[in-house]
Amino acid sequence: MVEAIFKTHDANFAARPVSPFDDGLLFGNNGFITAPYGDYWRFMKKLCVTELLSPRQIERSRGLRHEEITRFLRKLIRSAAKTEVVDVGALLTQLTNNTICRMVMSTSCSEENDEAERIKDLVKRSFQLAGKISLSNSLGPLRKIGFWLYSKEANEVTSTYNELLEKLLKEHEKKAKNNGGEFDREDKDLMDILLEAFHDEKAEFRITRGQMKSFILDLFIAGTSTSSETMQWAVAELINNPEIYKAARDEIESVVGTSRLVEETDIPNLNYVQAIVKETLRLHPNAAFIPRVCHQDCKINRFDIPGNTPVAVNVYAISRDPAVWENPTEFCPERFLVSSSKSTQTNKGQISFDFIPFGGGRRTCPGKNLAYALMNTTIASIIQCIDLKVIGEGGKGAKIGMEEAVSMSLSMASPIQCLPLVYFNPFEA
Ligand code: HEM
Repeated sequence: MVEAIFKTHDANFAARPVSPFDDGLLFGNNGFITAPYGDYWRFMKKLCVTELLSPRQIERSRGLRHEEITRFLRKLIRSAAKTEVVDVGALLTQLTNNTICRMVMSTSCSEENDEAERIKDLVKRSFQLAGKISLSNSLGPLRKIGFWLYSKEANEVTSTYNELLEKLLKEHEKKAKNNGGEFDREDKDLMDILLEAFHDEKAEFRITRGQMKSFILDLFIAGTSTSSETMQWAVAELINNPEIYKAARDEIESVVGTSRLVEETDIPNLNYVQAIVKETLRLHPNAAFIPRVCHQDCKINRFDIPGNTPVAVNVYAISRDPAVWENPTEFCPERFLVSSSKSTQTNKGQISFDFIPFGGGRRTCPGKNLAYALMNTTIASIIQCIDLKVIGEGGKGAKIGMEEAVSMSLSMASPIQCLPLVYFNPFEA
């Protein structure tokens, strides 16, 4: 069925349900994620693939990811020295927020940076609001109550976000003006690329300022908690499966040695680390359901699907289907190793849409390569440098609770509270 939706009938299922939000509000139909399948979406998709999230831009930003991972590790090492318990999830959230913030507008979310911190809070508030409004939208005739309850807050968040983004856009425009009107510097960020398209009179589609601001919000929504929540699941699985932790550490030591920190460029040689991240995405897909809409009447298998029917692809169920995956609820990275006897599952997964944490078809996630780059390197760095001891009842060998939270994405119900212990300090040399 999913192959029919993502491949055979891809163009017919390339739209998403219309957003219940007013276009002027955050999460209205100005955004890219919710955009109808039309000229605006096509233009932005091309910009994502060729510029914004292209291999070249990912390569350009490799240094800043390295700096953010280093900053994250130093925090863990400092806490270890003070025998201080840390909330690993909170640190991973900071890491992804900083990384995306810096990639988008060359500034990071930290206590010292008020603007980036305010944006981060606005994104969080708007995400919570979106959840509440979506819920009230499902109340049928009572849906107006939701809008009445939340519209004041939604307007307030939107106008503060607009003001702040406008200021940052103007600063970027001023910087380009001082540079002879050129946005095309070697260190250009995603905001520069968007502004370049905005000012390009010959562009095949003229994006508006509102669309630019919504797109930036989309990058935060789609790019931060997705990666950070997936990494939290990976860390929890690693703590609960010490033999996998050790096998991955052995792999890193044999590839990287024991005198330097693992780098993003090592990842192609770290098959087991990559398999850990893939297995995490299989067992804990952050987007458990993918919403699409069928545009025109069509027939799939024996089902007649009328045009305008909303469809939810159940990624969670596909990833745990016992007809496809052996011992589906078991965390087993080996199934993603090409040399393993279970490798047929991986190959089968790629061809027959059994492994779809990033969706599929033309509406597939454009941030997939960036997400893998950040997640693989961060997880490898933790494995290489840090042991995490679970705090709480159970003493030595205590496990992390794996309950899922009730939320819009598949996140963990409880924080990962751990005492970090340094195994290898790469900054000591
Ligand atoms: C673990 C990390 C991530 C996961 C699991 C994930 C998953 C997904 C999924 C399932 C979709 C819907 C695809 C479909 O309809 O077929 C999606 C869309 C999207 N993702 Fe990601 N994503 C992740 C990271 C990122 C990152 C890092 C970015 C960019 C910074 C990003 C940007 C987007 C955008 C812009 C869309 C909308 C695409 C469209 O509607 O055409 N994602 N993502």
